[in-house]
Amino acid sequence: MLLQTKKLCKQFGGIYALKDIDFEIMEGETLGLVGENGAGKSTLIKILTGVYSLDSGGILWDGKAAEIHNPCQSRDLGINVIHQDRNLIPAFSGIENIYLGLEYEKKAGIAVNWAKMKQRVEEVMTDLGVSIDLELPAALLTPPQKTMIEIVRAMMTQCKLLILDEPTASLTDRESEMLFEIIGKLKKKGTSILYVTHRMDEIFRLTDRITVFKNGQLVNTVETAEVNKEKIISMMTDNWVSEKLKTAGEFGEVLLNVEHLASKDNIVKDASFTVHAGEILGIFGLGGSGRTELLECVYGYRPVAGGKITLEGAPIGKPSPANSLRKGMVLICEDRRGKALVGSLNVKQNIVLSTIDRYAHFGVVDEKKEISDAEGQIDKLNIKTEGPKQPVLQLSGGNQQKVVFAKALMSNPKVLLCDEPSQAVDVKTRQEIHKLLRRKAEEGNAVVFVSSDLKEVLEVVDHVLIMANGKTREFFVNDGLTAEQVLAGCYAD
Ligand SMILES: Nc1ncnc2c1ncn2[C@@H]1O[C@H](COP(=O)(O)OP(=O)(O)OP(=O)(O)O)[C@@H](O)[C@H]1O
Repeated sequence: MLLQTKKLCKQFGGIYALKDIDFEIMEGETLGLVGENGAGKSTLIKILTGVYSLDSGGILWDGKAAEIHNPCQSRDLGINVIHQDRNLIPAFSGIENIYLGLEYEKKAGIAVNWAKMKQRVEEVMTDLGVSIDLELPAALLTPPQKTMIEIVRAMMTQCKLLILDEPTASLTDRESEMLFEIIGKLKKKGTSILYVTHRMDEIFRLTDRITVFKNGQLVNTVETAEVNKEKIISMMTDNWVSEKLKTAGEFGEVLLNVEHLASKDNIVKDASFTVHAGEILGIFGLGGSGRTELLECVYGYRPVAGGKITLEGAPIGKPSPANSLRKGMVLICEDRRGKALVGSLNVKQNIVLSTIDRYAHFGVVDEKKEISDAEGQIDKLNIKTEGPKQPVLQLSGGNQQKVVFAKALMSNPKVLLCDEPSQAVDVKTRQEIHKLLRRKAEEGNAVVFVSSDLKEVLEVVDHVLIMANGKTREFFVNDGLTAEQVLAGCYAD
């Protein structure tokens, strides 16, 4: 046994985030950890990596009692983690990021020996079969390259347990495959892996055993080969029934029309599409295709160089977020921490952020109304929180994502631009989000849906528009459409 916890407990504000957890991970095994949003998975990871201290209980490492009071102690044991929200310093190069927290190699005891450091990193990269330009700042790396940098960083020291927390959240299928190959290599080397995700397919593909958390408690640990997806979901969730969404047949007037849009940075080169009332349009492309950037241009985050956007028949001159919001278009964006939430504010303040002028009368904010509206959204979206005044960053990742959604819904948008709206949310919430988007469409609104998960796109949308290399391409009606057809469209020249 590599790691064992005994009756581990952690409370926040008197509420158990983890209660009496007896958790185990064997040497060389890949263990999946699953549970609904807020079940306690990240809290366990934070305790194992020395970010949080435990309230009671103990940890055994290699059979001996271990003290983990800070991240260094955890790393010294051989525990490394790759987080959902990748932890790289954007302005630092690959090599600087990899050496974060490690001692720099020195020349003659004083000058930094960059050549030797690079050589060490390259040895690890060769071993893992990855290749990345180490001189580039992290800000310019793609999501999978950032993940690779983190894995290389983990492997620079002796890593006995690698924890991967939602590692494929913003990776395309192809990029995920690259990651799975690396996981396979690590497994062969005997590294234990704790794999945390809401994506059931990955859990079943990669793991030897699965541990299920529910409401801060460990429900069970089972052999992956002996269970199926339904069984696992029923252990995690009360009364969950998988429902197939119906796509719409008929659409109303054009709500959003985009013609030959190009971004100033030339990532979006030539994009055109139309969305009608009642329609969910999926835009699918491989990593780097420009799908996120396209939504950002339409919404007004990213400067445009040319093209035309028409919303409900009226041209939008220069797109800006304020203008889009005023005219009934919202963006639910991929970058939860960076763009969608204000970390220093509480749940309520975030929910009402873009509709704040509704609550101000002659300079006085009607806080009661703010709270009751925020509570309405908390209820509707089943956001797990102590209440509207809880700091938003104290919520679990999936519940933060629901706050992003709540904020968008507050403005009663006619057009919803959604970029990875269900990332990091659990199976049940994911279905709720899909149903909600369909309901919004049925009420006469238009939805643009971007996800790196092609299966999800095919489950949700009426039409699929392919995007590659900054340009929109083939358009498909989602009627018997297969993943192969869509992918063929992505790779075609
Ligand atoms: N610093 C904190 N202060 C207060 N409450 C917290 C804090 N960190 C976590 N919690 C609470 O502990 C509970 C468990 O959260 P945790 O982040 O561990 O869930 P999770 O299983 O990782 O969820 P997700 O799948 O959404 O990431 C949640 O109710 C969360 O709000």
